[in-house]
Order: sequence, then structure tokens, then C-alpha cells
Amino acid sequence: MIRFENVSKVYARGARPALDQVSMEVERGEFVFLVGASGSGKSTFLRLVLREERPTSGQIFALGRDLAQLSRWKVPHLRRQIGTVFQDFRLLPNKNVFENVAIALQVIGKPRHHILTTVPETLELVGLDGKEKRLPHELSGGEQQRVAIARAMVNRPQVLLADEPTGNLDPTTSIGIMRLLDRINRTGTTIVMATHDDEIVDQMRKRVVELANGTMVRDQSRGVYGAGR
Ligand SMILES: Nc1ncnc2c1ncn2[C@@H]1O[C@H](COP(=O)(O)OP(=O)(O)OP(=O)(O)O)[C@@H](O)[C@H]1O
Repeated sequence: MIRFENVSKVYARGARPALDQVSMEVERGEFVFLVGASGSGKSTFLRLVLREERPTSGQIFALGRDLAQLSRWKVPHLRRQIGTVFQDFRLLPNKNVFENVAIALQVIGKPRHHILTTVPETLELVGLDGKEKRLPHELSGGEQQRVAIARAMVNRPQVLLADEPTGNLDPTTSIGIMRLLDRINRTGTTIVMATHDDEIVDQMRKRVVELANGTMVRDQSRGVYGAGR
């Protein structure tokens, strides 16, 4: 589903690599935690998968495509098959819940009847049915993140990339979000989640890939946040 072969990324000439010779593969249907200190390269990894950045060396394959060979006009098509969720939710403040999710379908030209059936289904999936008309500021942080997850999933992407999705949430709310992500994963969506949340990682016991200064230092199945525990 995602394969990195000796991937390095150097942002500025002379700077130390943000990623240094990383090779790893994420199989279809996996749930992978990407852990590591601030600045270890987790976000860089995710941006490379989305082709928001290009590697300085090495090869990246995502959803069966060699990203170096992908022409610029095909990049939006790639991104449509990869949902993204961030720490800061990134909702449109003046649009209600329904509209925030519908927009992901409107921008790709889906017909109105499709939007009118798919958005409520997706809101139900994330546990937000009945809250269609609320504005983001009328929702809790956990509910706002559920809207963001609904927006990421409404197009049924093959992969979901999550960058610190529980970073702004309290522990109890975070557990609810993780249950939702686990459920989404069990229905077949591959998930890669960058996180600092040790409790969540320790509870979920999924594959853990650890980066340190851009180097992959650990790849552990059913892993924990810190090595050696
Ligand atoms: N656009 C950029 N230009 C220059 N350097 C960058 C850029 N983005 C990231 N870096 C550098 O690359 C390294 C890796 O950053 P990255 O954001 O991938 O780390 P991270 O593990 O996601 O950190 P955090 O947990 O704080 O989000 C850091 O040294 C960072 O300063």
C-alpha cells in the first residue's frame, strides 16, 4: 500500500536530513503508529506519501504508483484516495457539520443525490448523527475531530493518514477517537498515525515504527510507545 525504499529528505542544503535512508512497507489493512520525538521526521513521512514533498533520494510507492513517476495532474487523484486528519481539526468555522463533510464530495463534483445519502451515512459512522446543523464552535473537541474524520472518510479512501489526531484532546475523548479509528481500520482502511500519545500506543498494541533524527530505529508488531518496556 505504501513502500519507502532508502528514502531521504533534506529540506535545506547542508541541513541534517529530516528522513535518512528510510525503508519500510505498510501493507493493505494495517494500522501503524509512527512515533518519535519532535522533529524526528513523522510529518515529513506523511507529507511524502501525499506528494506534498518529494524525496531527495530513494523511491516511494503509494497505492500501486511510483510517486516519482506520477504526473502533476494525477496528484489530486492520488490524494483523493488518501484521507487526512490533523491535530487542529481544520474545519471551516462558518459551515455546519453537514457542509464540512459534504465539501469533500462537492470539490470532486459528486452529484447532489450522492452527497445527500453519503454524508448522513458517514456522520452516523462517526457517531454524529443528529448534529448535522451544528457549527464547529458548538461542538466539543472530540466531536470536531469526528467531523474531520467523517470528512476524511466520506470519499471512502483506501488509506487514512493521521497526524497527532488526539493531540488536542483529553485522555477520555482520545480513547473514543481511537476506538473510531480502530473500527475504520477493521473495515479495511489502512491507517498510519503519527503520535506522541504513549498511553494510546500502549493500549492499542498495533505496529509501532519509531523514528529518531530521521532514521528508523524500531519496527515492532503489537508494539508499545517506548522501546524496552
Ligand atoms: N518545510 C520545512 N523546511 C525546512 N525544514 C523542515 C521543514 N519541515 C520540517 N523540517 C525539519 O525536518 C525535521 C523533521 O520535521 P518533521 O516535521 O517531519 O518532524 P515531526 O517528527 O513530525 O515533528 P513533530 O512531532 O514536532 O510534528 C525537523 O528538523 C524540521 O525542523
